Amino acid sequence: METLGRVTLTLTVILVIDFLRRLIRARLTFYKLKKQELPMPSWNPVLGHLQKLDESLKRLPKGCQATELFSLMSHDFPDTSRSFYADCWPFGNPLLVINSPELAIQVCQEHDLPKPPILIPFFKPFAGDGNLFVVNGKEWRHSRSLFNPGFSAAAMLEHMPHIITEAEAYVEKLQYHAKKGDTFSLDEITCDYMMDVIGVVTLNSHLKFQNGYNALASAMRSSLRWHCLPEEPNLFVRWNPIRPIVQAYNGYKMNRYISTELDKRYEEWKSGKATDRAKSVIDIVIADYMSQRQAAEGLDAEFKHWAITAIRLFLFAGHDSTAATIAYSCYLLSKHPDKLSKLRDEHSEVFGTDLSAATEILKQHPQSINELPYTTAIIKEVLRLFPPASGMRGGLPNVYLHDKYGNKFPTENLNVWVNHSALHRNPEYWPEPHSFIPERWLAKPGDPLYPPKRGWRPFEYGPRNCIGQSLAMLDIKITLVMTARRFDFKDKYAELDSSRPLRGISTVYGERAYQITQGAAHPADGLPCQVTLRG
Ligand code: HEM
Repeated sequence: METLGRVTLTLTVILVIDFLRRLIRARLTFYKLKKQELPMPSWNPVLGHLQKLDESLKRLPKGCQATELFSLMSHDFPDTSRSFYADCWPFGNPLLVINSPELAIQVCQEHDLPKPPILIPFFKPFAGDGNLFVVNGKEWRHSRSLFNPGFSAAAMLEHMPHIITEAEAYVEKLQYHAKKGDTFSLDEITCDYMMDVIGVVTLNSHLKFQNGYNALASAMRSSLRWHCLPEEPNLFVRWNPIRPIVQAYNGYKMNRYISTELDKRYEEWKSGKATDRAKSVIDIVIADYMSQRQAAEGLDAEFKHWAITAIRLFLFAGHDSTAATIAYSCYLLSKHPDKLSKLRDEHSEVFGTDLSAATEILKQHPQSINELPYTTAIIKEVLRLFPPASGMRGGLPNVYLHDKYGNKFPTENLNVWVNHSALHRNPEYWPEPHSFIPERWLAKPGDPLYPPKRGWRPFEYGPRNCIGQSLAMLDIKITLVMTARRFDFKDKYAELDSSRPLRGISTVYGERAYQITQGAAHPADGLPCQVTLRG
């Protein structure tokens, strides 16, 4: 008993010392930054910026994404284009928050700062260790160069028929809800749909998750539900002992499923079957890999581990953000009937008024998807207002960022966060920043609406930009072409809120469909929705 007491005491002392050591390190970093009069909210040597964060939190709905918290705080820094330092330890690492295009260009393009370790625990449950998103240097370059050809715009166009097949199943699902007249989560059914698309495009595997159970897709979705951010303030969620067990089991299920699929793709490659259809990303990589090996040798364990990690990442990143953007597109169009009407007119001009003809035209002439300037403008505006992701980098010694006001920002020992949400709504760069104005994407230089250079960064720029952006844009365009003229969407937040009254603040920028973090940023409460078939 005495020994147990001593062990407990020793452990407690070690934990307390470690806590204090890390607290002092974090606060010292900010003490030095403050001495240089760098922009930051009022800072306390013990609490850092926790008090300020708490005050700002009270002005936001419960559960909304952390991005909004920092967007709110950014209003206090007009002289630095709203960029500032934030000391959130122990709920987050020291941050430099970037809200201007000039500084974002320096971070992601000019200095190409590395991905920081803080991303590793966030991505691990979805993609496992050492995935493309979090690695740097030679390891990243090697993987990215192997995957780039499979994600090229030309390769994506070849997948048009497969994407259309999945989109047809999505239309059927919407028709089912239209007939039933029920309220359903638009975000959820769109996630299932995008999971099917990414399964075909990257793994050549028909998951059919829209129609029922699939072990791989279910394990990925379960990982998302059980996920929490590394800085999750709710310690009961963060330290729930069941969580790592469920995540490990999900990881095991995903690995097993993908491993079997890889063996099938290898056998197809060997028999030459994979060559007469659009090649999935992994088909292209296997062909390249096998060109340097004897066929009989097969796929070795190291290759399989690397490929499984990558496919898991693609399944996560490829379904999640795109689904949220489709859901937000339907939502914003339903709120702006004039823009919806222009979009429908464009679709009728390009594809004719017979709705079923559009799919045939798309299959026969995939390039016709690139003849939709207004649709593209809509999507860009949706991504401006509701960017599902952002850019996170690690600062380096001797790397300083310079803004147009003459400020010089050190980056050493800091996570540098390009906050897309705040950047896209920064009034210094965007007139009417909170309004849905797709026309700004058709404006000519000199027009006040003309967008700022590199001010729109939902996919980021520079070497670490989004590898799947062509696919994402293609998915969203195809979905809009196949749904916008068939259905009317109507959000049912009012119905939800009357059945389960909300306490406190319920909107961000006046939007009830504010963004919450669920992997990427998704509409609150899954976007409850009703859909009706148009005459
Ligand atoms: C609307 C949809 C999407 C958005 C807004 C989006 C956004 C982003 C952003 C902002 C980054 C860079 C993050 C950073 O700099 O820290 C990124 C990277 C990445 N995205 Fe996407 N993404 C989308 C769809 C996709 C799709 C369809 C895929 C397909 C697999 C994908 C796969 C990836 C991967 C693998 C990376 C890491 C690239 C690297 O580090 O080399 N994303 N995405």
